[in-house]
Amino acid sequence: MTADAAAPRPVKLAPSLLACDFSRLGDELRAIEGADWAHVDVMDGSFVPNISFGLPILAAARRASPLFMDVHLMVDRPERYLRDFADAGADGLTVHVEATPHIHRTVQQIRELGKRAGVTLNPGTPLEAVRPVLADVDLVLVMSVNPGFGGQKFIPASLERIRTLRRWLDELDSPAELQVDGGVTSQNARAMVHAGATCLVAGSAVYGEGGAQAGLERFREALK
Ligand SMILES: O=C(CO)[C@@H](O)[C@H](O)COP(=O)(O)O
Repeated sequence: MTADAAAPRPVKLAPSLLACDFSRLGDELRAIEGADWAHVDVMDGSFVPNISFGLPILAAARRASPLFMDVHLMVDRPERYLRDFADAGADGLTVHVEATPHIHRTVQQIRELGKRAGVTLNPGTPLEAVRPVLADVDLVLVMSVNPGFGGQKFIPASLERIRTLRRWLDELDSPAELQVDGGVTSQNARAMVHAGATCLVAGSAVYGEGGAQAGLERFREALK
């Protein structure tokens, strides 16, 4: 059976804090308490050409909200910081396969810290790069824009990448989340779910027009 024809899986929504108003972080977190996870984008200005925020903001978000903190490390050599992010309140840590020569060890280290381990890759990186660790992760993230900035357009070829990863995860009988991040909107969300995604990250489409509660409601309607 193809992923498109398979029984629907429960879908998690993970609003990306990158698009929120940082001067009102607590309120912006409360506004998404009906979501499943909060997505926390950490950018180092080296692995990606932008700097977002780091440990103190994650720690503040942790104090302000009981939501699962899904931390995406767009950081060179992320293994240097895993313990710090775990201590600051991460529940899940996702690392880029391009950012470390030791992806398998890095995934193991995340699990040894008692956190959910995720792996991701840029849109230009062949999917085969993550295949050796698929059986060892709790989450695979398909970047559907080049990481570094919010508000970009979804790259259409990402749909085929979701389908392929869905097939590979199913072949392993893996319960790992298949997450998509970048240009996700209430208009294109269904296509991703039909391709096999189980977790959608959205920044501007949640925190944009009408505020986060209205944004979440648009996704709920679209995924009914
Ligand atoms: O990791 C990233 C960007 O690098 C994303 O999480 C963006 O924050 C998603 O933003 P939108 O495309 O939904 O505005």
